[in-house]
Amino acid sequence: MLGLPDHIRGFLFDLDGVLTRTAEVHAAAWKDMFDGFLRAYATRTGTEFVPFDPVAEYDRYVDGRPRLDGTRAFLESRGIRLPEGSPQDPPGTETIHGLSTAKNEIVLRMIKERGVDAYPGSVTYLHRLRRLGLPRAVVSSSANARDVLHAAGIADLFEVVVDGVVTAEQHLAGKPAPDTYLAAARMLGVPAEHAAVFEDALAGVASGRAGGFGTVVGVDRVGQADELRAHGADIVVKDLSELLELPGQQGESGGDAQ
Ligand SMILES: O=P(O)(O)OC[C@H]1O[C@@H](O)[C@H](O)[C@@H](O)[C@@H]1O
Repeated sequence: MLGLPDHIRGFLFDLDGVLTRTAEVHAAAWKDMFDGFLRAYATRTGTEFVPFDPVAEYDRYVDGRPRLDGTRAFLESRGIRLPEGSPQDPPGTETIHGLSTAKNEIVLRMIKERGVDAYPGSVTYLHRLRRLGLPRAVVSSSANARDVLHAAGIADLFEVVVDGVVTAEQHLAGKPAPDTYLAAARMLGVPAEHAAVFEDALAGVASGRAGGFGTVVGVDRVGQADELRAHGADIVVKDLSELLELPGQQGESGGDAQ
């Protein structure tokens, strides 16, 4: 079915980096926030300022995880412990919440300035699925996922959205735990073994693997195919359009309905 094994009949998509060109915006916002904090921390403690690496450290500690978990995981990797604080902490307060809120203000400003682009290959793939009547969900750690879906003009292509807001409301464990993907599969009425997970983040493919999903598709936008496979991807593509180019797809497609 559309480049995937025949038993797949439910489709679960991560958002940032899979459907929209927003993973790089998140990475830039994280760098802006962490570098501001790390510079001040280095001055105060008389230690060397080592900037946040928006590729290696972003992929390893931040990408795909809920916001607070990303802040915690990166600081822990640098041996820095901060108090949790609370959602009321002003942006930039040296707490997990305060730094996370600062990052959110930066990413929202960047998204507003730059706008949001959907990947054309992903949009074509979604239209094909919709035409075939196959159920589709977005599973994102981002609390801004609904706004991003609307800004990209693709919100109406999904029956189910499990985002950072739903994750918090339903007390679900965030990626790399499988809970958010399993919740979305349940809402679509598709057993995990008959569902495919599409992910660009290492934490995300790990989540698909842990959930026992039928297929985990790694979407490699940044040249980390081997890491995606090592963390749980069954197949890796650079773009979803590759799945439509596989032999045997023409008969199903009937052209691009966009
Ligand atoms: O801070 P938000 O918008 O709630 O998003 C949380 C995370 O959402 C994920 O989709 C992104 O890959 C991460 O970069 C981001 O940090």
